[in-house]
Amino acid sequence: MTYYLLANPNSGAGKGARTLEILLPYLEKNTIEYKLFATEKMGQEASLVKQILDEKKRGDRLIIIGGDGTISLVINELPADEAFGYIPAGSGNDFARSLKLSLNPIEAFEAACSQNIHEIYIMRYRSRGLNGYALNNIGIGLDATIVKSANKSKVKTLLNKLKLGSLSYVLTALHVLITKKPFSMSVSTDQNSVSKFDEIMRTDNAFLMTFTKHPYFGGGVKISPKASNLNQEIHLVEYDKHHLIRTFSLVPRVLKGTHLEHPLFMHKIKTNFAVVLKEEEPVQIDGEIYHLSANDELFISTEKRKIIY
Ligand SMILES: Nc1ncnc2c1ncn2[C@@H]1O[C@H](COP(=O)(O)OP(=O)(O)OP(=O)(O)O)[C@@H](O)[C@H]1O
Repeated sequence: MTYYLLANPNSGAGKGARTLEILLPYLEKNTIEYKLFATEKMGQEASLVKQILDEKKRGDRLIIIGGDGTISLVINELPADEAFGYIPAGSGNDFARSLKLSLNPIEAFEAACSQNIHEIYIMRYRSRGLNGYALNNIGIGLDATIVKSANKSKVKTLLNKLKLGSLSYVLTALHVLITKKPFSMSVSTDQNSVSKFDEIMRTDNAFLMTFTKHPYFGGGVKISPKASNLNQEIHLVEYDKHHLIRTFSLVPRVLKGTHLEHPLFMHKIKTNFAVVLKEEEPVQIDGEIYHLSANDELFISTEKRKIIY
């Protein structure tokens, strides 16, 4: 058996490269056959997946090495029945946390070599402008704007160099919390899967709106503590824009994972959703930034995938 390693050396500010520095000598020492396909720049995942699928024989195994963004981009290119292993090497590692995968490269590799194939559910999303799969969350509004602003912040580059990446994130989050404007949206669901969608939420004051397939977002925050990728349910957590002091007073509850008991948080659990916005908003899909245009209805449902651990 050959292990096809698809790795992002840049993930987790170099954790991907450090993972390879640990894993490759281990594979050599144990004469384990492998082929390494490492991305050299952003956006190479799709072409590397294609090369691997062209070359890989039955019985060979694909192992993805990287953060949440890497595994998400790779999943988008894989056929549904292609089982894969995963060695987490990101900064947030929310997907790995959701399945309690080991963050130790050798332990994660050994788990990925096992015969334990697990079925998980991921989100399928489609609209006129967006189409793909998400393993973690689809966020519209606050979280998407924070990710977008953090990515383009000049301060981030400087603070990252000083190994203060988290501080840059907190500063950006604070700035967005203060300045972000609310947006108008409506959400519906097809209760009986008969293509008849009923409206379940509408507001002109939406601030945070996150669809999630497991508890975590933003590197370990439990946005919906009871969500699980082992069932079909998608959790929607919504919070309207309120006075800043009120919003700040709820932050400790969010960090403790008890916020959903508070009446200002809307929480819906369904197997499908459709969402429409009045105006364009940034959308974060597993930490990558896209945009959802006004009136472009976004449908979200689930599909099964196979992961080995
Ligand atoms: N060699 C590379 N150099 C720079 N960027 C890369 C490279 N390879 C992939 N990318 C980009 O990195 C992003 C994915 O990074 P990833 O999310 O895995 O790491 P992370 O952000 O550190 O982890 P996490 O999301 O768990 O916090 C994608 O946008 C991808 O296209």
